[in-house]
Amino acid sequence: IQHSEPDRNLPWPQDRTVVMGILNVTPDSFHDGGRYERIKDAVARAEAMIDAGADVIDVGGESTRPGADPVEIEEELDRVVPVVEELADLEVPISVDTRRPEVARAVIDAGADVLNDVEGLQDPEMRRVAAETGVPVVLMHSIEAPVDPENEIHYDDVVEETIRELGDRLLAAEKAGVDREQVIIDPGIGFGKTAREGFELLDRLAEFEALGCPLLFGHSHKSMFGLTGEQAGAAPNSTIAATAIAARNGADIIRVHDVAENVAAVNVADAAADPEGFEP
Ligand SMILES: Cn1c(SCC(=O)Nc2ccccc2)nc2c(=O)[nH]c(N)nc21
Repeated sequence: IQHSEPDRNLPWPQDRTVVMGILNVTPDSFHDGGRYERIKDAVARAEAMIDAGADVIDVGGESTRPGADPVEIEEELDRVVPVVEELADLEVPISVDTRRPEVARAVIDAGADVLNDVEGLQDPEMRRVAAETGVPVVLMHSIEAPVDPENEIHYDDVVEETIRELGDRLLAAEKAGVDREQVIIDPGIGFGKTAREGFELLDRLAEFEALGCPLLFGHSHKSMFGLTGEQAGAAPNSTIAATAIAARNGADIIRVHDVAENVAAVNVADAAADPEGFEP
C-alpha cells in the first residue's frame, strides 16, 4: 500500500511512514521539580526522540485517559506554551494535542505546526482556528466512551461506520473553510471502541483511503493489547508489531511513545512495501 499523494504540503516526508513521538507535559509525567526543570526535561525528551528518528513531536498538556479530570485552560496553557516555544527552534515540526481553541491559537502563535484534535473538530471554534491558520490538523474519530461500560457502544461494522463518521466530520470542516488538503484523519483507537474493534480497524486500515487524506494511527500501549498478552501502558511488543502492520496497511503517520523501536518497525514495513525503492 503506497502512502497518500505526495503533493500535500505537510511538514514531514511524504514518501515513507512518519513517526510522531509522544511528549506528555502533564505533571505526572515529570519528577517533582520546578517549572523550569519540567520545561528543560521536556525539551531533553523531545531531543532524545528526534535523535531516535521522530519526524514530529506531539505535545499534550491534558491527559485524555477516559475519566481523567479536565485541566483548566490557564493550567493547560502554562504547561504547553513554554515547551512549544522551546521546541519551535528544533528541526522537526511540533504537533499539539488539545481540544481547546484558545490553547490551539496560543500554541500556533508560539510556533506549533500541527493541531491534533481528539474531538475531531466538533467545536466550531476549533474549525475556525484550523480554517483561519491553515495549519495541518489531525481529525480523530472519537465516541464519548459510555459512562457505564455495560452498554458499551458496539458497531455493526466499526470500519464502515468510523469512515462514514469521519467523512461527516470532514464535510463539516470543509463547510467551515478548512481545506481538505490540511486534514489528516485518524480512527481514534480506543476512543469508545473495544479491543477487537481496534484489531478490525488495524486489519482494514486500507479502506480509509476512500477519504483521500493521510492517515494517523495511534495505538501505542493502548488497552487493545490486553488481547495479546500485554496491558495498557505496558505493551511495547504488541505496539511494535502493530506498527509494522499499520504501516504496511497504509498508515502514513504512527503516534508512539517508544520512538527507536517503532522507527525500526516502520522501516521493515516500508522496505517490504518497496524492496527496490526503499532507502535507509
Ligand atoms: C492524544 N491522543 C491519544 S491519548 C490516548 C492514549 O494515548 N492513551 C493511552 C496511552 C498509553 C497507555 C494507555 C492509553 N490517543 C490518540 C490517537 O489515537 N490519535 C491521536 N491523533 N491523538 C491521540
